[in-house]
Amino acid sequence: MPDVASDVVLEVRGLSFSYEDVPVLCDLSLEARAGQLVALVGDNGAGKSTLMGLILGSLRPQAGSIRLFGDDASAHAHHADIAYVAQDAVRSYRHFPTTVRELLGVHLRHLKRRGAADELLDTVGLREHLSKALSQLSGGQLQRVGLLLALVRDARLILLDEPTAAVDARFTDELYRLLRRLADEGRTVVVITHHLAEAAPFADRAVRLRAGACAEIPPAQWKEAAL
Ligand SMILES: Nc1ncnc2c1ncn2[C@@H]1O[C@H](COP(=O)(O)OP(=O)(O)OP(=O)(O)O)[C@@H](O)[C@H]1O
Repeated sequence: MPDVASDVVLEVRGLSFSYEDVPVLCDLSLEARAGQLVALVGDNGAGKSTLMGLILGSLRPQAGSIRLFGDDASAHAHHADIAYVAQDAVRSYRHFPTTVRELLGVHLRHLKRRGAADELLDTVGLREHLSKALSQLSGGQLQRVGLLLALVRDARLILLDEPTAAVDARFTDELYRLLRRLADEGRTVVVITHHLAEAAPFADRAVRLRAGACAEIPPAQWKEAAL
């Protein structure tokens, strides 16, 4: 019989977190398994980015636990297994005097990967912009650079914080198709989004964060639940 528990890549149990005396997450539980694409939706301020910080270990839970690949997240034991696309991706270093090619080269050398980027460059639509400086790129193109740098890690768990905020409808569709493919290959994808309708055709599960609690949204309600 398959070991179902070993399939669980992300496991959050009874998680609570407050900034000083402002409670943000309260007794939150959720899990994501290998091969799943999970959409995490919630209004502004519902705690989605805070939850990402807790999963990534930059914040510590005040109660409850977060396990990644079976280990406590605070052990930082799985850096190489996790890719994270932040909300503002590489925007903060857009003024660095570097091109997309140079930036990608640094990452590939660091990861000791070769030739892995070709298909991804096409997928994220950046091949024709390789020689451009980051300062010459639009917000949406910078978002794609952030996604590219995350995907070259070839991680088993991919976390994305509003990856479609600055990109057009066509790229949004391509992005979700790619994320679906990555999940079908056995990876786990967790996407924070305000637009459940965009993610719905591709997601296995949708979870809504609201006032510190979280609830599974049944597929029949995915259309109405879109924020
Ligand atoms: N460093 C901080 N110190 C104090 N309060 C914070 C801090 N970061 C976030 N908050 C508060 O915690 C709550 C949750 O914020 P968070 O950024 O996690 O929400 P979110 O769901 O990601 O919101 P959005 O959709 O607007 O990105 C908000 O009320 C926010 O004001």
